[in-house]
Amino acid sequence: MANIVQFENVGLRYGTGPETLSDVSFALGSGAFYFLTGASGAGKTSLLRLLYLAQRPSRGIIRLFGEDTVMLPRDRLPGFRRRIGVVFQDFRLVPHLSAWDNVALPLRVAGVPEAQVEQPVHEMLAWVGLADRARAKPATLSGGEQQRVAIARAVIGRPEMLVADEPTGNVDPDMAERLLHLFDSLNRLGTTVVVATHDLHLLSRIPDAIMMRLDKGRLLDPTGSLRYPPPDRARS
Ligand SMILES: Nc1ncnc2c1ncn2[C@@H]1O[C@H](COP(=O)(O)OP(=O)(O)OP(=O)(O)O)[C@@H](O)[C@H]1O
Repeated sequence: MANIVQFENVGLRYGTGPETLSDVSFALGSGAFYFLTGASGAGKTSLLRLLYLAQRPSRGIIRLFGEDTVMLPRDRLPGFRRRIGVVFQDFRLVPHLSAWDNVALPLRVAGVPEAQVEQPVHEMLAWVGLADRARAKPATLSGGEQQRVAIARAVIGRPEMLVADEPTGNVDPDMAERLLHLFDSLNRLGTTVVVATHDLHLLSRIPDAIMMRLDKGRLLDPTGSLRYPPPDRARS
């Protein structure tokens, strides 16, 4: 299994504070499913922000899709980001656009002809159970509904990698299960999936997912000692 991501001794420091992430090294295999866990403040969101290139590390090397991204010129960032679907913890829906138009956004930005936008948006909204809320603006949706729009938007372009920060934090257990099933289906089609979560119940739902655990900015192995997570457990 080829690696889609490689972190080597990555450190992240905000301003002049202590390091939020220290000596983080791991590889993500293309097509695998990863859960990132850790206590509140352990650095999960920070690590994901490095992954989807919203943040540059203070030190270390980050390779994405086979290229060193740390020195990547700014004008190449959008091309990389288009290959990654992101579900933000705070959703980040465009407030003046309807649920439909938020979900359509990645396809329109990618220049997909309008005639080919309708069907996938319709299917995606139905899949997350929001077909009847298609015309609603984000402010009129509940937190869980906004989260589902954010998920539909992140996966509609069939990204090579999906990065989701607490994607089931605002939904009931049935919907959490359904959303996880959506991630699993996407993963089985070849998308590498990284889900940060506090929800330990979710972890058992994808038995062959690989666990990554952060503790105070450092990666632990499943026994609790410091180690790289195993990169070689491809899904069959
Ligand atoms: N922009 C920032 N500026 C300064 N400090 C930050 C910034 N973002 C995060 N931090 C700090 O970095 C640490 C890790 O935060 P992060 O959000 O990555 O943790 P987390 O594991 O995702 O937490 P949670 O589960 O509560 O979302 C925290 O101490 C946080 O206060």
